[in-house]
Amino acid sequence: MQSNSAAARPVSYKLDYIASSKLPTPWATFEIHIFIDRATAKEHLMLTLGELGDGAPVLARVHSECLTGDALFSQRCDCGAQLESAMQIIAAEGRGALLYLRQEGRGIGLVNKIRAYQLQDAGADTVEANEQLGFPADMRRYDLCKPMLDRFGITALKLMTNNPRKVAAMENLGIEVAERLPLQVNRNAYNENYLSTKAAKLGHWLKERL
Ligand SMILES: Nc1nc2c(ncn2[C@@H]2O[C@H](COP(=O)(O)OP(=O)(O)OP(=O)(O)O)[C@@H](O)[C@H]2O)c(=O)[nH]1
Ligand SMILES: [Zn+2]
Repeated sequence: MQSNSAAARPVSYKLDYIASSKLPTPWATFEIHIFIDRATAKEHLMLTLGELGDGAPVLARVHSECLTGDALFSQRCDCGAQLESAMQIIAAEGRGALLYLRQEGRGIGLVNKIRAYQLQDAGADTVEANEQLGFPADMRRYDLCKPMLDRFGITALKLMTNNPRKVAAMENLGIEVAERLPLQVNRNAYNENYLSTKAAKLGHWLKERL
């Protein structure tokens, strides 16, 4: 007999693990792992270093794709510097994980992010620009992190983030956030307003001065 409680059970996120290899970087040789979300056709990545499944909290970064910042050195945001810094910090610890989630532009995609930048060039802030395009301020989801973390037996994190939503999202997934480590790098003249808006409207824990 079907019980009503089945409907209330959280649906586990379906992500297929595909393959792993070594990834030498300037700071350490990580293992890189590729997953595919067949529902969205997105390819999500994870870098790992060291033994992770022993129950001790894992130093981790949950990073959202930002092509302009991560690959093209954009100074409009802090993403590229955060990515590099997180990889360096994990390398120095000799143990950790970086989840690279393909949710560009806080989930609106690259085309709409550049449209949002165009609106920001005309005076909108990062939240207003999303809203003018008909999107919420932040469309990202983090439930896909659970199967990625589960694969390596990771149950607790030392999470590098300034974003309170990420901490709450991990805890909602049953992942303990044993520690929250700030990741404030590359505040500059170009991203000053962006970072201030994130603190004021999205609740990020950001100090005005580094
Ligand atoms: N829509 C939109 N997305 C942006 C903008 N600037 C950066 N992004 C995206 O925002 C995401 C990064 O989010 P952030 O809020 O900077 O940082 P976070 O990852 O939530 O928080 P931290 O863990 O503290 O870095 C990436 O997907 C970027 O592509 C923007 O002006 N508009
Ligand atoms: Zn960025």
